[in-house]
Amino acid sequence: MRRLPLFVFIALIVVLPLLSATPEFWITQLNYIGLATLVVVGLVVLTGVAGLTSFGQAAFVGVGAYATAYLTTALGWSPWVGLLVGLACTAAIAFILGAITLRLSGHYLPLGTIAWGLSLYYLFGNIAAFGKYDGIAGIQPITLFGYSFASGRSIYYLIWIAVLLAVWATSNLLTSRPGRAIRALKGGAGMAESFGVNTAAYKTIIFVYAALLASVSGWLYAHMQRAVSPSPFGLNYGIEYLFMAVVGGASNVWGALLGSALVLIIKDQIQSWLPRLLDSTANFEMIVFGVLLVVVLQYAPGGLWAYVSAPFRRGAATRGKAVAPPPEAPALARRLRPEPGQLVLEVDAARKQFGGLVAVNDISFKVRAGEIVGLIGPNGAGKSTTFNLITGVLPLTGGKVSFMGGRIDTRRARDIAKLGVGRTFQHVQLLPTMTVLENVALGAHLRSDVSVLAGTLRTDRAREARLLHEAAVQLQRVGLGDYLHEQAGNLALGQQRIVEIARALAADPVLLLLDEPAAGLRYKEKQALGAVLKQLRAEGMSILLVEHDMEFVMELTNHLVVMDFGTKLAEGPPAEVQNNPAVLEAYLGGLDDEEPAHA
Ligand SMILES: Nc1ncnc2c1ncn2[C@@H]1O[C@H](COP(=O)(O)OP(=O)(O)OP(=O)(O)O)[C@@H](O)[C@H]1O
Repeated sequence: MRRLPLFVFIALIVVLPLLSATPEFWITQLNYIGLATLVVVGLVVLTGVAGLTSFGQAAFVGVGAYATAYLTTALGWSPWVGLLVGLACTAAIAFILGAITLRLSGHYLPLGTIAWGLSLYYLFGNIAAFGKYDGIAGIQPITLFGYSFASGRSIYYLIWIAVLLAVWATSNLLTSRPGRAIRALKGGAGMAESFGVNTAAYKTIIFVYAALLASVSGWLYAHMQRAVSPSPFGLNYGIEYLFMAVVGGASNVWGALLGSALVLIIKDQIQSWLPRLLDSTANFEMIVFGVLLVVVLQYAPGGLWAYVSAPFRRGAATRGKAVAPPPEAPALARRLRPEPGQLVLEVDAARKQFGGLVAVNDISFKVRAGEIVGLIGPNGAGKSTTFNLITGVLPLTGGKVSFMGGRIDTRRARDIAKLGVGRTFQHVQLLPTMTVLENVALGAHLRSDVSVLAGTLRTDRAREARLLHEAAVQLQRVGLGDYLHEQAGNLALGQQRIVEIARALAADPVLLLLDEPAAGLRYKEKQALGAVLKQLRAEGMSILLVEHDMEFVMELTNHLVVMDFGTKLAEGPPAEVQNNPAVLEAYLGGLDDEEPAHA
């Protein structure tokens, strides 16, 4: 949200309860909207941004609520201790549940969240100390320095301070180094890991983060209602929170507020108007509500926040803020480079079998510092598989791969990236809704150490500025300096390939693996790309290049390795290889005896 609308919104939130004309009902409604927003902000990170669908958030609200309810009623402890214990219990439970369920993929993950959502609900209802299904009553209000937050109008401020803090912290997180890694989770673990992102750790962190926000909501709820019972923490509420996230716009924190407000207000209005319209007290409201939801999902699948925020975004673009490059910042530290000619990569009898298919058949070759090696061959020859063996995406069936003298074939993709191996992908793997600059900054993930806490508290700004500056420098280097703030998905395919090269360069690699970088480029763009690669080689970079454009390959490479059906056909300088009869046979299906070889 831009500054002015944000200030107006905060001013409204502050002033509303102070006006005696504000009906009590509005305050109650706003309290519930605030409580739901806290939960839904967590879901925005978890589901909207990272793509991990959870139906079980209501159960974490329950953990926060029951912890404080029990401690304050049975043991007479302060609600503030109840909050801390509730958060600790939630973190522990979420960590354990996350460790079990986050390994699941596809539709098994949402099913897993339903399973533990139900389990916790029944647990609350069956513990005698928690009053079974009757719950716990007589919870004391929250007090601070003698001030009691007993009335709806007073706890309102606590709730909305919590909401604004959650929105602020989450917005900070999502625009930081760890935030980019979290956003990359949706693009598939393989891409993120190849830039050093520990995807399993980030999944667990955001799972716990979302659960903690739900727990705070539960704490506030328990002290607002002064009673808890299992029903508000059941699966139907878990589903409702997810609806709120989707209706508002699951990828934006302000969408959480919009979605919560819309769902709660519409539900309430339907409940009060429908019986009058239909002249019946039968429970039709859920049907009408369901139909409305389907309509929203049909016509605004990205949520309604995009429509609400569109005028502000246009305003920012016309003021020029959205096109300025990031400010200058000290350059990031660079790794030591090998001497020209030093052995960088050694692939030694690498083998990969997929069942009975030998995709890579005992392939050996070397890449030295300051050299561009071309890996060529017809479709299905095994080039991309060889790339995946080198970068740790696929395990070898046999042979070994060494980088800078050490074996890397037993290492994970993110550890190989850390050593200085950068790559692009045959099928472009950018995050389309992130800007070009942010996509490239993700490449520099390992060159900074900003933690989730630092990102959330916004103490990372100096380090973030260095990352963004580095990303901008790399984009200018590859000729995309005019597209820094463009959404990556809006670029032409050829340009997206160049963005991938800039992203790989942002990692400060020693070895660059480029998978068909010239595919989809126009002649002039190819020439510009060739110039960039030559410049990189002159700076001592080693490049392994898979490419089908033979003119591009012949012009650029020092050495060629030719594959066919997984086997190495030939190897040597380009001029030599292009006259090799076996290579011509593989590419052209054989030559006429009369035809000169150079044809
Ligand atoms: N995960 C996989 N499971 C089974 N077979 C695979 C897998 N990945 C690749 N293959 C097979 O391995 C062979 C080599 O594929 P690869 O993608 O490495 O070839 P390529 O030389 O990169 O081809 P192209 O130029 O078309 O990209 C192909 O027959 C392909 O079908």
